[in-house]
Amino acid sequence: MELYSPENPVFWHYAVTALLGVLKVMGQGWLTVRALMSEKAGFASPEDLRKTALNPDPDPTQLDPNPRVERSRRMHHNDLENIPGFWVAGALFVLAEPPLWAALIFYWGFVLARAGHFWAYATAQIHDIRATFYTVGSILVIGMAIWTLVVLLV
Ligand SMILES: N[C@@H](CCC(=O)N[C@@H](CS)C(=O)NCC(=O)O)C(=O)O
Repeated sequence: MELYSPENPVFWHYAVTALLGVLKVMGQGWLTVRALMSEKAGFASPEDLRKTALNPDPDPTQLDPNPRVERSRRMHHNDLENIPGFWVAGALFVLAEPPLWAALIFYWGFVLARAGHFWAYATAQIHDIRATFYTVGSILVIGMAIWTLVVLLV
């Protein structure tokens, strides 16, 4: 069986969870756009104050930071610090030919951890809750990287 084929259940689960990560990263950008459009504030660049169909009534205060927009940007930034590592480590983990149960824990555990991180950040839960979800996701990515390195090097 080809390792990188949908017939390999490990790769199948990687593909599905990696694509969920793509949707999360892309979707978070759109959540920022939605916040910008509904708040009409938090714009990033001076040219965003030019009068256009999307901003018919520009106002200099629109360049002031807006808490909702900034939160969405921080969430997007955090995704970009974590999800690309999952894409790379998760894809190479297939080479380690892990048992399916392990792949399920690493792949779906990461998805659940990032979903929890999204919920905790979006609803302004206390720091330690958000940090717990972050830590679980991060450890799973680090775990896949170490597991794969050991298989490749030892
Ligand atoms: N760049 C992150 C690195 C550490 C991290 O990702 N921490 C998690 C748990 S506290 C987090 O949600 N950080 C908030 C953020 O990145 O906006 C930071 O400065 O906080």
